Formats: sequence, C-alpha cells, structure tokens
Amino acid sequence: MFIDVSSLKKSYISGAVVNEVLKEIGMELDEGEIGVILGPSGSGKSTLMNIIGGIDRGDSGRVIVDGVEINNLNNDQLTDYRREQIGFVFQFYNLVPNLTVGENIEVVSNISKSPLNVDEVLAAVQMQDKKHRFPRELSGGEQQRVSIARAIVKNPKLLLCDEPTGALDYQTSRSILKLLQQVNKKYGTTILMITHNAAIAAMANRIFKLRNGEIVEAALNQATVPAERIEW
Ligand SMILES: Nc1ncnc2c1ncn2[C@@H]1O[C@H](COP(=O)(O)OP(=O)(O)OP(=O)(O)O)[C@@H](O)[C@H]1O
Repeated sequence: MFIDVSSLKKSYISGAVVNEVLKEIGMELDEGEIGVILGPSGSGKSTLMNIIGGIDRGDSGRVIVDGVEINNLNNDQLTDYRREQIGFVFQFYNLVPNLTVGENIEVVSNISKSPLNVDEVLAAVQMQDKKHRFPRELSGGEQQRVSIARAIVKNPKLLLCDEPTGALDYQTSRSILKLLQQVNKKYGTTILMITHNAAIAAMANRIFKLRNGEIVEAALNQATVPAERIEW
C-alpha cells in the first residue's frame, strides 16, 4: 500500500475542552490511484490530509507513505518529506502575486531534487501561452491550472488536493478535474482529493466518507468515470 493509515488519532485541546478530530482512522490507497475524501464541514478531512502531507502530526497511530512511517520523522525530516514528496493544491491557489506564472513554478523547481521541465509542465496544464502573465491577469480556473503545475513540477509522489474546485464554476471545475485525471495518468502521480461534491467520487478508485472524525465508509470503485463525463 502506498498510503497506509491505521488507528490514527488527533485531538485539539483548548483550555479544558478536548476536541477529538480524528478517532482511530484507518485508510489505504495504492500507488497511482486517485482517492477522494468526502464528508461534512468539520468532519476532519483537512486534518487527515494535513497529517498525511506532513503539515501536521497525529497524536498516535501509524501513517505510512511509500514505506516511510511519517509520525517517526523529526521536524527536519518531515520538512524534507513535505518538500520533496508532496504536491499541494488548495481551494485558493496561493500563487505569489508579484511573480509571473513561469516564475511561480520556477521557484519550486529550483529547490526540487528531480524537477520536471517547467515548460513541459506548463504545456501539460495548457498554460504555456500565459507564462509571462501575473496571477491577477488570470481567471480562477487558469490560476488553479498554474497551482497544479507548481505542485507537479517537483515530480511529487503524492498530490494532495483540498477542495481544488471549491471556488470554481461548473465547467471550470470539470476541466480542472479532467486535468487532475490527466496528471494521474501521465505522471503516475497518486492523488488524494478532498471534496464536498459526492459526484466527483465517480472518478476515484477509492472513496472515503468521513463523519465526526471517523471513516464511516471506504469503497473501492471498479468502474471509474472520466472526469468529463461527470455531471452534477
Ligand atoms: N489548528 C486547529 N486548532 C484547533 N482546532 C482545529 C484546528 N484545525 C482544525 N480544528 C478543528 O478540527 C475539526 C475538523 O477540522 P477540519 O478542517 O479537519 O475539517 P474539514 O472536514 O476539513 O472541514 P471543512 O470541510 O469545513 O474544511 C473542526 O472542529 C476544527 O474546528
């Protein structure tokens, strides 16, 4: 298993109040698969993804990614893991406003161990003609394409997407989902994606439903659907 999570617990404590956000989570995802995490607001989706991505740490349990138990890494090792192995895509693109599209991608490729070619990645997200534009000159969908290019240029083993279409209209959302599916096929990148939209689960190999910090359903989807055929 590429991702192997078991008995993962996480609580946030404020004063005398303990908020048990993840309770004995178990989940698995194979290399090259697309996984989708569904669940209501506050169910723990981002917390789970942040722990898998090395942004946050679990309190107990096991989180193995590509054979490495990341709960055992020290802070420096966790930073290296996050920097070298994980690509992040967020709802609000987080591009650097005073850098061009090309520069936003170059700053990541410059600090990566085995980056992909910047122009190849720009072509893969169909943004090569906007290389010298600034983020403010782009639509939301175009900015999300750039943020996907920035995430994949480091050639990550795992792409973590937190509501990647949450700020986009219907058609643009579908084109971004199609792009993610293309990235998965072209580079073999394992993708884990959080969404509120249950229809998106049709493109995933595995679907995890989270409720109140627990996986209430984990389903294997044998008949994945191309993103362009998904409607909602
Ligand atoms: N850094 C933090 N400190 C304290 N509580 C936190 C922190 N991060 C998350 N929480 C709490 O953990 C719970 C789960 O949050 P999380 O962001 O994981 O949920 P989510 O399912 O991703 O929600 P949404 O769909 O709204 O983004 C919430 O009750 C939230 O308030």
